[in-house]
Amino acid sequence: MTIEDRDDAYLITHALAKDTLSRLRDVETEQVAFRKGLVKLGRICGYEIIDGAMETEYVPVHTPLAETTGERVKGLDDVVIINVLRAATPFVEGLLKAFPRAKQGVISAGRDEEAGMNDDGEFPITIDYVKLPEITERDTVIVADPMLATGSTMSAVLDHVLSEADGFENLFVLSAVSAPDGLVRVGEAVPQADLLTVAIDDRLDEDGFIVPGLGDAGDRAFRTT
Ligand SMILES: O=P(O)(O)OC[C@H]1O[C@H](OP(=O)(O)OP(=O)(O)O)[C@H](O)[C@@H]1O
Ligand SMILES: O=c1cc[nH]c(=O)[nH]1
Ligand SMILES: [Mg+2]
Repeated sequence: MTIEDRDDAYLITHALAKDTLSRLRDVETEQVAFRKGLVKLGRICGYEIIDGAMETEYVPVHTPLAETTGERVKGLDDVVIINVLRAATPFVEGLLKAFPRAKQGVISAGRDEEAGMNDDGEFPITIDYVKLPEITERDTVIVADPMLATGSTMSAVLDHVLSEADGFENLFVLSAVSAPDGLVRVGEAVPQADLLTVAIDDRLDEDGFIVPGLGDAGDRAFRTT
C-alpha cells in the first residue's frame, strides 16, 4: 500500500503520484500539460483510495472456459465525489476514471483574495453554488480540491457537505498539495474527515499561497491570471 499515516494527514506516496506532482510544480509546465497532469494525478489518487481504503470481496466468475473465483471492490456504486470549483475540475475528471459510477456534487467556492487573510490566517470564502447528490450512510464521500492552503475553502465546503449529508461511511478530503496550517484547520474543524494528500509543503506565504506549492492551480489550469 502506498498511503502513509502522518500526524495530520494520510500521504499518497505512489511513485507516479510524486512524479506527476513534480511536473505540475514546474513553472515551465504550460496549461495543457498542467491540466492533463491534474487529470492523471486524480486517477492515481482514485486508484490509491481504492487500494488503501476500500474492501474487496470474492465472487464467482464464469469465464468462457471455466468457473472460477474473482475479487471485486465493494462499494464502488456508493461513492460521492464533490468537485470544489473550479480548480478541482480536471482533478475530478481523473478521479472519475477510478470511480466511473460515482454520484457527483459541485460546490463553487472562492477565496476573497482582496480581503486577504485575517489575523487567524483565514480567508473570507464566497460560496456561489451548491448542488449535491443524496449522501447516505453507505457512501464514501471524496471532497476534491488540488490545493489545501489555509483550509478556509475546505472548511466552508465541508460545512455544506455535513449539513446536507444523512451520514456517510467514509469522508475523505483529497488534495494534491497541502500546507500544514490548512491540514490543522480542517482536521480540527471536521475531525470525522480523513485528509489525503500527495504532498505536505513547508508553509504559506503572506498572500496565503503554498510554498513551494505549484502556484495558482485554477489560473494555471484555466489560463486566467
Ligand atoms: O485553503 P485555502 O486558503 O482556502 O485555499 C485553497 C483554495 O484556493 C484555490 O481556489 P481559488 O479560491 O483560487 O478558486 P479557483 O479554484 O476558482 O481558482 C484552491 O483551488 C482552493 O479551493
Ligand atoms: O498555493 C495556492 C493557494 C491557494 N490556491 C492555489 O491555487 N494555490
Ligand atoms: Mg485560484
